[in-house]
Amino acid sequence: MARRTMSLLPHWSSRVFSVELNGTPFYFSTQEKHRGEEVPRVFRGNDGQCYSLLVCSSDTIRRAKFYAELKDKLLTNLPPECHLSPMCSFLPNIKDSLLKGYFLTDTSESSSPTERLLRDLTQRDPVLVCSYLRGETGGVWTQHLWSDGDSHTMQMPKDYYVVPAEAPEHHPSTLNIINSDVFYSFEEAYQVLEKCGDIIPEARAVLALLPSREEPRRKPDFPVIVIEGLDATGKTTLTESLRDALGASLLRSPPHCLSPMRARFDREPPLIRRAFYALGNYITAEQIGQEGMKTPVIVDRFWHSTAAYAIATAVSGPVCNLPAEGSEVYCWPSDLLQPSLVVCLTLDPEERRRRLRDRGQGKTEEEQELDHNQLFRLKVEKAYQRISGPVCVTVDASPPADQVLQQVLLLIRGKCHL
Ligand SMILES: Nc1ncnc2c1ncn2[C@@H]1O[C@H](COP(=O)(O)OP(=O)(O)OP(=O)(O)O)[C@@H](O)[C@H]1O
Ligand SMILES: Nc1ccn([C@@H]2O[C@H](COP(=O)(O)O)[C@@H](O)[C@H]2O)c(=O)n1
Repeated sequence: MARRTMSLLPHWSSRVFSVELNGTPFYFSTQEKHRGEEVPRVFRGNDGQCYSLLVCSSDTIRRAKFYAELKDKLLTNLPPECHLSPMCSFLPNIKDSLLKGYFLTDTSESSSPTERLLRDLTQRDPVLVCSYLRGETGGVWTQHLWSDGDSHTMQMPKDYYVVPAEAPEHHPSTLNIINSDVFYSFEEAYQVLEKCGDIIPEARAVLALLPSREEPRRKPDFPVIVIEGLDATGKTTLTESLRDALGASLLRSPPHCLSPMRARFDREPPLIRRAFYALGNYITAEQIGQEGMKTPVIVDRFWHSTAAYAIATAVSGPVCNLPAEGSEVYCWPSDLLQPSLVVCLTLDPEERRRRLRDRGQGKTEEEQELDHNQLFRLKVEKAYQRISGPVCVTVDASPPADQVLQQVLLLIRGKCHL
């Protein structure tokens, strides 16, 4: 812990902290010398004791696992007078600098039980704790970074004063997307599952199914058409009709061979879950390579789904927080087969809900989120549009199924010379 703390110290005063209250972020930073400015709202009119907890470990798997567990741990063990808000700390616009955690206010009579719990956490777990003290004149707050589990004998060289900070140009939740939420090569995703082998037996099973990377892949002789879109936009209906109409092979990502492991990875934190789906695309690509030598290939979901859902989940807040068009976050992995055409089905939200209701199937957590969270849906669609690489054409999927089929067949014949 001490080493972890020390490695952060050189950058400590450059770090910005963001606390989310009712979905709105408040930014503050710390300075060695107080400038006498008004403190951010999180510190105003609040008589409770405040703490920040930031998950911090150079072991990315441990960090991801612990962050996922931390909220439950806190909610189970903290006194009921404690309130948790999501928070993070980052170096403005610096990639990979994001630390995620929680801001805690404790209004209970005695802060001892909370401090005992936090002290235990700093001793056992990869977490940095800061406490905040109000100055005697009221408006001024100082931040104290705890040293190894001891809240009272802090080894910080100086007091750090809390001062308001400007919102950064790039939303903090975008800083760690690369290789935490989206993987841009086989190797990067592979390494994540390889490190999980000891704690997740299914990771080994996935690794055993992966294609070898030694031989260079030949481009398929026949066109490869990927059908994308949110759930219930009609991908299954359309892909099956296209298969029949074109005498094509129909594949999907994740491929069928990963079905037995999928539920397990859906329960894992984003780092591990997204690496699983990323690797699924490489298995599907291998299958495309084989089938595409014999017939046209239709693929139900591929890289667009992996990247767009991951980006939309990682980026909190409104659509404008997404990385701008042209960002490297939307790049196609250089080692992944590019389809000849991607067709992205869109549907009016009301019609999509009607189709979901009519289908009456159980929904995954993420699908329920899509249903309830219009913002998330908009972010997935926007990310879909921004992904670069193969030609991607958006098609309105609200007409009857046979009309959608005819429209997509026209597109395919025009773009793929079939
Ligand atoms: N063009 C259409 N008009 C009306 N209903 C449609 C149309 N296309 C599909 N449906 C119906 O909408 C429902 C969802 O379609 P489908 O299962 O093909 O979507 P999907 O995109 O594959 O969904 P998911 O990604 O969740 O598997 C089904 O009940 C299907 O019969
Ligand atoms: N290539 C893919 C395919 C899917 N996902 C993730 O799965 C969910 C949607 O899949 P459905 O089978 O329910 O349509 C969605 O949560 C995606 O995150 C993916 O990442 N990559």
